Amino acid sequence: MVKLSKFKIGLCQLSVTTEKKTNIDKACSAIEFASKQGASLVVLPEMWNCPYSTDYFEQFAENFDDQESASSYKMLSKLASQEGITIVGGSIPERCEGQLCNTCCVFGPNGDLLAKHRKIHLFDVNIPDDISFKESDIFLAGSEPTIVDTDVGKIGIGICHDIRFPELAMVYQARGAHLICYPGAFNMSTGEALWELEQKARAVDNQLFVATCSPSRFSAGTYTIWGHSTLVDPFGNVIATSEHDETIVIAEVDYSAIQYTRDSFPIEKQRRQDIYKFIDLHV
Ligand SMILES: NC(=O)CCC(=O)C(=O)O
Repeated sequence: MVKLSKFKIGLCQLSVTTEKKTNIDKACSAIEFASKQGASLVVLPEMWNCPYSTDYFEQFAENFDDQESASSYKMLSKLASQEGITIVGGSIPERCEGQLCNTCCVFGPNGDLLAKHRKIHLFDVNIPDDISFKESDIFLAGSEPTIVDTDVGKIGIGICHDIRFPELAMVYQARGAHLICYPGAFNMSTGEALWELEQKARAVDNQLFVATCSPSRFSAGTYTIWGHSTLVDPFGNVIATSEHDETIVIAEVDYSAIQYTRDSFPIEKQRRQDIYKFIDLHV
């Protein structure tokens, strides 16, 4: 049940190091800072406890059932309850039954785990003489959409490359999402052309808010990160954004913009399911 329909969100664009403890301490301070600025919802980046690099995922992974060793997970739970806020905990490498997943944990204000999203669309790319990255060499893909009921609304979760798939966002819209959070680490080859465009597209097509949170450019590893953590409203306006340096974006989310946009442009009512539902996209 939504307790707050107007609230502040904090997007913590962190610079990630090769020291896990340093990364956890930085995230902890950033969450406390955002909360002190009045944020009721704080979002962390994709891979905030670990460099976004296939060489590091295994070494930094946590088994969430082993509470003693899951130091990143424990910190998020503790901070959510200490500050009385909702945390969309970016993503960290999760060790699950002998495999690794790229996983986002969402915690509520009493520190309980509300949901766990395993990245569904793994990022495999090979642009000759440019960028090559293969998440599927390391990670097992998730198989479930994740929508979670929080004090700050119904939130759909996607991780980075998940944003490229409009179908996932449509599922969240159909299930009543107010906001989709995409922790993400776009790169220099696709970031400038696509990062903001994808966010605006998901927001406008579904008439809801989209929030993204990235690591900063100067994070460890060979993959160079685009940055630009952003909040977009249901009309496609960029409410707040950042450049590529380490920073914390604080912005206001006002869910009345959802109804206003849907009343003004009732595209849901205009949708011609009678036409598209019989179309086989493969013929
Ligand atoms: N970490 C990712 O999933 C990167 C996705 C990306 O850059 C893209 O172009 O898609």
